[in-house]
Amino acid sequence: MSHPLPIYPAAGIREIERAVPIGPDSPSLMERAGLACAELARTLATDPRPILVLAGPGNNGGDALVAARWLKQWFYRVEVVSRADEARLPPDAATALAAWRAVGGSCQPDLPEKRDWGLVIDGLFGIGLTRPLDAPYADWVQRVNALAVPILALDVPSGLDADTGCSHGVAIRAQHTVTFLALKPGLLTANGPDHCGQLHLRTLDVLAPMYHPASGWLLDEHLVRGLLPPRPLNSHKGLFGSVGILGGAAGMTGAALLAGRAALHVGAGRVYLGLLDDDAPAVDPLQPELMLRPAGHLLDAPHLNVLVAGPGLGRSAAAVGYLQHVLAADAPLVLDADALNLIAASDALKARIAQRKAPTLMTPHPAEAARLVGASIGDVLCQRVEIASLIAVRFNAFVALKGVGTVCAMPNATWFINASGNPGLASPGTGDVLAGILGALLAQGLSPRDALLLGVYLHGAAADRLRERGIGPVGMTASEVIGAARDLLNEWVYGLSR
Ligand SMILES: NC(=O)C1=CN([C@@H]2O[C@H](COP(=O)(O)OP(=O)(O)OC[C@H]3O[C@@H](n4cnc5c(N)ncnc54)[C@H](O)[C@@H]3O)[C@@H](O)[C@H]2O)[C@@H](O)CC1
Ligand SMILES: [K+]
Repeated sequence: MSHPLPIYPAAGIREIERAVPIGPDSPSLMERAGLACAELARTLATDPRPILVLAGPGNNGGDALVAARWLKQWFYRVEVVSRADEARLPPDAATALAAWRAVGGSCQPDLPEKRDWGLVIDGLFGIGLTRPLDAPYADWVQRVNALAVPILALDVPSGLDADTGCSHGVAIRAQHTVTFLALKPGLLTANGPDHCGQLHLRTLDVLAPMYHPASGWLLDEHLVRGLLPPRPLNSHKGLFGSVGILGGAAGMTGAALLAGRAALHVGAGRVYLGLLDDDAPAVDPLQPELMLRPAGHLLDAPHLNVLVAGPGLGRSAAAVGYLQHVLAADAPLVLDADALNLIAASDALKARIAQRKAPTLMTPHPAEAARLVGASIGDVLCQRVEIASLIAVRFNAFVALKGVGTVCAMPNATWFINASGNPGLASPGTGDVLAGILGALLAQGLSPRDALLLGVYLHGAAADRLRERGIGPVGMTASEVIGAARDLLNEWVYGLSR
């Protein structure tokens, strides 16, 4: 398998399918896909109960019929349900049906009322689904979802859009999904992870990028291990940069403190907080290493080489004024929360970002992203890759669109989908922590692209580490994420584990 793992929308997968040469003696892609499915199915069907195979009217159904044939030949009891019009089956699927019949297999046109199956194989629809499921398919999906039986989905859980991760009405909720040739965005973001269960990639001996260039990749540990900030033995704090964080208006000082503490724990040399609240404390007693000062004095701090604006910034006129100064500074800048909201509300600020000479990172959640591009939240939720890329190109920025499967989009229109993280991150302050982590990684000299990728992955991986330890997902706190991020980064950089 080639790394990083490429991700293709359905159109790209079809290009690859068309381009792969199949020699006279090598099995078709459908034969390879069906066998891969059958091999996985036999690890999941652990008791003698029959296996139910749902086969649809296209090539996804063909894959299912090939899998059914192998399982039958391995002496499993297999029941196939298919409504496909034989005269309209695509050629490979018609061949698969003939081969299924040749081994004595049969198809029933309806889902039997009540049976005790050990496994359900969902081969109704894959990348060819273009509309909500018709009857009876919608009914079958609802009925198998309601069974207490594991479901193995082929390529894409039926009903889920392979490109967006949104469902066309009802969709299969699988325990396992085996996907072919390459990853698809819809499996990794939006509702995809909830519908896919455990994802298994089978490339079918095809090196996809040889046949079609990718513009998206999976952001996983393998990728970030190559991006770690250097830590020479001969070091001093000046090597690791100084981060200035603008935020902390009245009632929201905690947001800036969280960002500052995160920056400190992920290795920034110095961290200054410029707080808008006139009554803000002069020191953080739990983190006295942070240097607190009024917002108007932030940019006077010595050695500042990275800025973060947004945590607890608020939307006051004063906030706009400070934000204008920060945007004009010639330093890498992370924009989050109300910094993004203020920018969304002002054409002048929008234009300034696109014109900045130093790099800009933006970390919107879906509602902030919707405001930035004037879209509805619904559009953002169902077009995550497109919207993240639009923001990146429009603002010449490095963008993390947060949510399940955070999309990291670059100004050159390449993108990544993050594989780490869990619902524990849906809690207050975790966005401030991400902003602080990004500031610290930039301060340590990472390029904006590498800081974004490592920061987003590390933030999610820290939450995953906490969940493994039983801390969350329920009740996980942003402060706990900071500590776990520090532990993980030390493991990765120094090989230390606890
Ligand atoms: N073409 C190839 O070379 C390969 C295809 N593969 C499999 O083929 C799948 C793609 O096959 P297809 O392009 O045939 O697409 P699908 O099998 O996903 O579905 C397309 C069929 O479903 C119909 N359809 C779409 N939405 C419907 C709805 N809501 N209700 C009822 N019918 C609907 C279409 O009219 C068409 O007949 C992949 O996901 C993968 O599983 C694999 O075998 C690998 C190789
Ligand atoms: K499917």
